[in-house]
Order: sequence, then C-alpha cells, then structure tokens
Amino acid sequence: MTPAARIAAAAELLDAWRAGAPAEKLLTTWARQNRFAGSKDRAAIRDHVYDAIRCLRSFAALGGAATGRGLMLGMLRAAGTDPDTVFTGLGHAPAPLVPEERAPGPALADLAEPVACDCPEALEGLLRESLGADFRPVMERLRQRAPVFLRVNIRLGDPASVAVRLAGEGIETRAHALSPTALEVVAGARRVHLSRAFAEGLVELQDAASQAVADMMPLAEGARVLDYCAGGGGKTLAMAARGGARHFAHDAAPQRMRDLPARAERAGVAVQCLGGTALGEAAPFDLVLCDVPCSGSGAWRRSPEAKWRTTPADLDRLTALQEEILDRAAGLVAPGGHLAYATCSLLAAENGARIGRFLDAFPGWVLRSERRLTPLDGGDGFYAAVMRRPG
Ligand SMILES: C[S@@+](CC[C@H](N)C(=O)[O-])C[C@H]1O[C@@H](n2cnc3c(N)ncnc32)[C@H](O)[C@@H]1O
Repeated sequence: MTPAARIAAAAELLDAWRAGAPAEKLLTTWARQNRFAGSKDRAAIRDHVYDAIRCLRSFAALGGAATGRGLMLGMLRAAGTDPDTVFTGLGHAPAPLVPEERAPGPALADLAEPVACDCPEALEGLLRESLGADFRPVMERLRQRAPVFLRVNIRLGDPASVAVRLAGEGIETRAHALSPTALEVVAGARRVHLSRAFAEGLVELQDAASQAVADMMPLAEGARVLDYCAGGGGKTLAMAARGGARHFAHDAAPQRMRDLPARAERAGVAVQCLGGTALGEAAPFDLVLCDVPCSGSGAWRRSPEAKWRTTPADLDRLTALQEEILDRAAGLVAPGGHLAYATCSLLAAENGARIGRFLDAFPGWVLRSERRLTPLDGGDGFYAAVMRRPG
C-alpha cells in the first residue's frame, strides 16, 4: 500500500470508531478483510488510528472536522506535511481537498490550551486540580506514543547481560531510572514477542512505572503476599521475581488470570491462584496489594480511547468500587502486615483521596509510603500507597 492509501484506510476506520466501535476490534477485522495488506501496512494504519485518537481535539481543529478525513488532514498539518501530497485522489489515496478544506485554519500554537493539549472536556477540571503546574506538560506527553518497556526477570539474568542478549536478537534497549529491572526498548520493539529471550522468560513487557510500583512493595523473607486484583499477573510476577516471599493471586474475574500459571512457569517462579473460598481459607497475608480498576488516565498513551469515553459518572462508580475493594482487602491483612493500593490514574479522587478516606475509616492504620508518578517520569502515570495494620 502507498502511504496515502494507508491514510485513506485509517480515515475510514476512524469514522467507524467515531460511531462507537472499539479501535482494536476494527483494526483486527480490517486486517482479516484486507489480506493483501502486509505487516508494515497494518502497523502504519494502526499508528495513524491511535495517533488520531490520542490527538482527537487538536487534529479535528487543524483538519476542520472531527471526521476520519478531517482527523487525517489535521494529522498531516500537525506534522508539517503538505496535505496535497497525500490527498491526490490517485490510486487508493484520499480524494483531493475541496476549497473549504484548503482554507487556512488555525495553527497548533493558536489553539485554546485544552484543545492544543487534547484534554478531554469532561475531566478537564479534575485533571487541572490533580496535576497543578504539571497539567499542560503531562497532557502534552499523553499526546505521544507510549515507550515500550521490558522487565528483566532478575531470577534468570541481570539487566546488563539481558540487554546484550536482546541486542543479539536485534532489540536495542537502555536502562531506565524508574526501576532497576526496567529496560526501555529503543529499536526492534516488534521483535520482542518472537525473541528467544522472551520465550525463555528473561523478559516480560511491563511499563517501567508499573515496575516501580512493584519495587515499592515490602517483601520480607517468607512473607505471604496476595495480589488481590491480579488480572494478568504483571505485578504478581514482578514481585515474585524478587524471591524470598510466597505469592498468591486473586481476581474477581478469575479468567483474567488464565495465563498466569504458564507465565509464572516460564519466569521460574511459584504463584498460587486463589478463588473466593480458597482466599478466605488462605488468609491472613503479610502483604495484600490492591491494584484496583481505575480510569486508566495515567495510561492514556497506551489506551487513548478511555480518554474520551470516561465520564464523571464512571469516575463515581470507580471510586466507590476502589473503596469497597480496599475495605474488603483490609480484612485479609495479618496484624502488623501491610495493605498496598495502586492505580494507573492521575486523578486525586482515585489516589490520595481514597487513601485519606481509608485512614479516616480504619483508625490505627498508618501510611508507610506513597508515590505519585506521571508520564513526565517516563512511564505511565501511577499512584501507590503502602499502609501498615496495627500489630
Ligand atoms: C488494574 S487491573 C489489574 C492489573 C494487574 N494487577 C497487572 O499488573 O497486570 C484491575 C483488576 O481488578 C479486578 N477487579 C475488579 N473488581 C474487583 C474486585 N471487587 N475484587 C478483586 N478484583 C477486582 C479486575 O478484574 C482487573 O483484573
């Protein structure tokens, strides 16, 4: 496909996305129905679609319309590319520009701040309040693609020698300040899944801030550790790789943990998955981590659709669920043990406010550590707090 044909395909997909279909599903269906497209075509179309979703407001303003065509036009203008070189109507390229599309519009620098930095209208007040002086730089960062990070499984290799192994497979990496186990992939990211290093459990794909959260967890020798909202088990595995403790995983949707036993085996660690009844029998635990469901606002570079589809009412539902999970998990912590709370949210309502409420409701518990990370630190936005139960 020509670059222009890829842009035409992305414009069509964006129109279907605006009608409500999830981007991932649209891209998979498109690939199935257009077998002539190669992996480079699919990757380029995916990049255009996700870039446009990340930059929805600014691209629409620069392109003069929030349609797929307007968004692609805005994307070209934002990049300083002359749209006439793409909108030629030749072959599978988009149709030539009509006079209204050609009329000079605003430049990126002239757009109002929330439009220029692609801030969702529905959450602007909360984001400003939560981020303070970092509002603009964080929102700007969320317009960009997310970096790819690997977590080195320190049970099986040290980061420096794993980096050399990866380089031998065409994957260039560099260490990252957020975590001693993190390697940022600077070239060859698409090779990771097929690499021997990945197959042998030397590395997992995991955001560096997520690794930093796992690093914060107090893991005493012989401690019994429960990942209460384990999902796919990213944090369970990161904690287990540190060694010394016994690890348990639970999730309200147990099917989310279905790959965890195989991933644990590949990583050379032991993790026991617990359903509801078994959980009660296995309690108490020395550490319970609640990596709760949240707005995901810290990860909008990776999952930009949520940026436009999360409403204040969703947030109310989420904060109520976060509170319920914390209260229930507190009952699983042994006297003198720790309860940890984590989100990939930038919003104070899901972060410090939840911990403040918990400490008010549970006298005697003390806050031991707390960390806020934004994409300005390099990885996703994260919040984590560790509290200690009275002995
Ligand atoms: C942010 S995700 C966890 C991600 C995971 N810890 C990781 O690092 O890959 C939140 C998880 O909480 C689970 N969850 C939702 N409600 C829950 C509840 N009431 N109790 C336990 N888990 C719950 C969801 O099914 C989801 O898998």
